[in-house]
Amino acid sequence: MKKNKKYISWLAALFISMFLFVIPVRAAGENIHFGSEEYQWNLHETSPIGVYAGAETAVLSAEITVLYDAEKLEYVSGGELTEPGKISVKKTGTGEEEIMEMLQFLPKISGTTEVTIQNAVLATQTGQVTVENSVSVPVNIPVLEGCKLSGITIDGTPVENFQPELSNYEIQVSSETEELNLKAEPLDAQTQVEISPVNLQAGENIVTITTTSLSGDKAVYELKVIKQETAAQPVTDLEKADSGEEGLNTQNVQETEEKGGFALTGRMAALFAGLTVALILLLSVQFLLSHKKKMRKKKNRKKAAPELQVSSEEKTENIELLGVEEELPVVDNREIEIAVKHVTMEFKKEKDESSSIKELAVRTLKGQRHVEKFKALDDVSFTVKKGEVVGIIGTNGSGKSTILKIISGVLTPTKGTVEVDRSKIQLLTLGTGFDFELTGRENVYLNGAVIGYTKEFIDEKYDEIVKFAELEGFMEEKVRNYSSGMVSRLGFAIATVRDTPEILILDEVLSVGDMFFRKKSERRIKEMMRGGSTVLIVSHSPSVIKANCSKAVWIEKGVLKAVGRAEDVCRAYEKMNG
Ligand SMILES: Nc1ncnc2c1ncn2[C@@H]1O[C@H](COP(=O)(O)OP(=O)(O)OP(=O)(O)O)[C@@H](O)[C@H]1O
Repeated sequence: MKKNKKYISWLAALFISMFLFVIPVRAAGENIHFGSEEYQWNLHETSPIGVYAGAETAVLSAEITVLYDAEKLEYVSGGELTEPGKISVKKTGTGEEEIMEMLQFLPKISGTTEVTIQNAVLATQTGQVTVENSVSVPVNIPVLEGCKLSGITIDGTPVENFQPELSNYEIQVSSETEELNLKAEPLDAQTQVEISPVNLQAGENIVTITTTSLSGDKAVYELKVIKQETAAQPVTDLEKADSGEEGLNTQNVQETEEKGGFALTGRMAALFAGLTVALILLLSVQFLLSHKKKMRKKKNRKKAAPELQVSSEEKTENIELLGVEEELPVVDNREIEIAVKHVTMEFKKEKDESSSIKELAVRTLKGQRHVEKFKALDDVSFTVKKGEVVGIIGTNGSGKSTILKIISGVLTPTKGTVEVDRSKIQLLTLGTGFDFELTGRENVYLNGAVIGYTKEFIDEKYDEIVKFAELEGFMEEKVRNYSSGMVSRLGFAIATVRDTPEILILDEVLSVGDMFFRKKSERRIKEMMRGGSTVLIVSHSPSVIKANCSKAVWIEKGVLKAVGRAEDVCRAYEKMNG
């Protein structure tokens, strides 16, 4: 009986080994990826994209093949153009297990597109490795003014939550719809609009609407039209689509899900390979040495490194929208870190503007200047609890920066109070302290000094800053040649390199730049959250608030409109401003 068991063990080991050799399984250390899960670029602005290839041991050299849509993007630099739409990146390693290259593209047409790493051939210390599973990243190029549509209708029903600058929509039509009666209205009557013909089939159909501005700029709006298989639904699901998860306006949702699925498959393959190898070892050792205890120890070595979960406590606190002035009592025993109580801020504004400095001087001397007061904030109250990440949203000039300045002590309110320990606060604003005529390196020192770092501190942290911003190879270039995303990344890297503050206040720091930077900074913010920081984020962008915050405060024209779960507040904000 004992002998039979050993036989079975051997056979199992043999079978699994054959399986492993016959079916290629991607090992955990071999991978290709982009620096970000999504990129946002601007038309006619050269934009960078980080391409990576890694192995389990040091990479001696790599050849990475990258594909892109030559209709929408123009290749600028970073590799070798083998044919339109295909780039070969050849790079020698630096002793690291990963190789990175920055490619630069110039978007030619607004809309969405994607860049793909087709494969990578890596020379490593242990031999040649080919990574063949391709990876794509979506790139979004907002639609420029002259190309914008004001709306799209299907059978007279407008696509809900349509935003002129966003170009990707998904809609559903019933199985009975034979023809797509689609109309697209340009914002500017002189914009030309061309709709691709569509032969509506059950399932997924892609319709493109190409717009051309007077100056010749082009944009492509893409509609994924899903025709249902069965005849159960009414003509469209448009009216239901207010959550952004179904119906017409699920922009980019599909790509994100696909990417999530891919990442999972990659990890699962690596896990499967790891488990199988461990099993072979286990069985072989059992048969040959009968060292059961030692075996068990090995088995236990198969770790399950749990991913650290960011606490996303979404308390159902005061979700009343539109007109909430006071917070309701909350079942949450975390202590209050910031209490804004009935804050009003009045500024003075010149009533009739003088047409010249001379006139202004004369009026001032004569005491004839007409100055009126206006309220930038009017009786605003809310609280932020310890460890909470709260977003402040509102349109331009609504008072967001003013409330941050009051909280951080830069301004004193006309009425009301803020209870907070200001020694714990670090306020981050970008765009200040950069000299575009200096190099990236010089700006690290300049910007660091503006924030208050010593030269010794910057010397110590310099490499960390450059690595985080992923600007290796660009630091001796003048910042004038950087894209806006690169500047943002550098600014954020400098500003957040110091130890995690207890209260971090970010003013529009996450809304600028490309998605590459955004994802990285989001990850750093999440690290801060894990470290227990209380974070306050100001942004125009609901997606930034939704991605980072559990709670949101909406201020409009100085008045508190809503306080509540980030998702609910942002939905109301989008409805109002959409
Ligand atoms: N020091 C000041 N003196 C006079 N008016 C000011 C001052 N600071 C801000 N304001 C005015 O107060 C209002 C609110 O400005 P604030 O910068 O807080 O808005 P915001 O929501 O941050 O805007 P944005 O999103 O455009 O940055 C605006 O009308 C602005 O012009």
